[in-house]
Amino acid sequence: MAPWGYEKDNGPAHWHKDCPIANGKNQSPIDLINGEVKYDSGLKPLTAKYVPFSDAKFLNNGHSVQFQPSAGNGSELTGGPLAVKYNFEQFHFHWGNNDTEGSEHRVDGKMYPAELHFVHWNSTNPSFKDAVGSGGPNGLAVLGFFLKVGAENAALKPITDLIPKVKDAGTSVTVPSNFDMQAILPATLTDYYTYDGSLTTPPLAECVKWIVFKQPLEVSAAQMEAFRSVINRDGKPMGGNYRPPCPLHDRAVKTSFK
Ligand SMILES: COc1cccc(N2C=Cc3cc(S(N)(=O)=O)sc3S2(=O)=O)c1
Ligand SMILES: [Zn+2]
Repeated sequence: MAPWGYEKDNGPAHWHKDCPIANGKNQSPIDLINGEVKYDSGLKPLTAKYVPFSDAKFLNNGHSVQFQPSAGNGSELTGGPLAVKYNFEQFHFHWGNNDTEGSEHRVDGKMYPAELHFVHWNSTNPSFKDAVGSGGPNGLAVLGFFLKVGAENAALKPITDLIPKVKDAGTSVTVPSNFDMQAILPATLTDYYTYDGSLTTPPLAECVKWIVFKQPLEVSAAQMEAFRSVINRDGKPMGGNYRPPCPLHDRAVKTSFK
């Protein structure tokens, strides 16, 4: 099979051939249907402590654009549905070629124009890769934020300003050390959906505690256009790099809000 992608000949409908777990019972993303979620008063806010990065890269890996600090920078996530501390690994985006599509998760069938994923790994593992392979839904914790078009996002501007420098697949740039990742997050990480799921791209491992925030972040139309200028390995616009929703099967989606 050609390397996986989002085109007709290598997109989500083909992924099961190399990754049979694609047809598993704990796959992501899902459609978050408000009439079927269950409020859990035990779900407290999350706490993300993101410390400045000495050397971090922003890269185009052919299927997304991704911020990746050098290993072990000390940024961590705790609280919410998490029983232990998780270490920050990377963040990346999924987006569409127009404002009616682009997010991976949906809310009552609605897609947002983009979705931002902050990937963290369970610190009881020796490494990130061990966490991915640790089996069960507690290896990774991924924070999902919907993006909608509105005011310019000043916290994301240092990142969206770098996009023209990673237009082509396989390119990367160094991120200025004064980039403040904490500023991207809302002041309080309170209202979210959470469920047990998977990576939304190959290897599709079912190792993820998903935490998807109800409140979208805003980005400007110009910032959305920057994403839409990114090119994939086939030289085509990368937009459309989102997997359609997967069956919920017998999973429960809990919310921290009524
Ligand atoms: C050995 O496992 C490895 C090694 C290196 C990278 C990855 N990954 C692959 C896909 C993938 C998809 C993610 S998403 N869209 O659900 O947030 S996060 C993520 S990853 O864990 O970075 C796995
Ligand atoms: Zn993702």
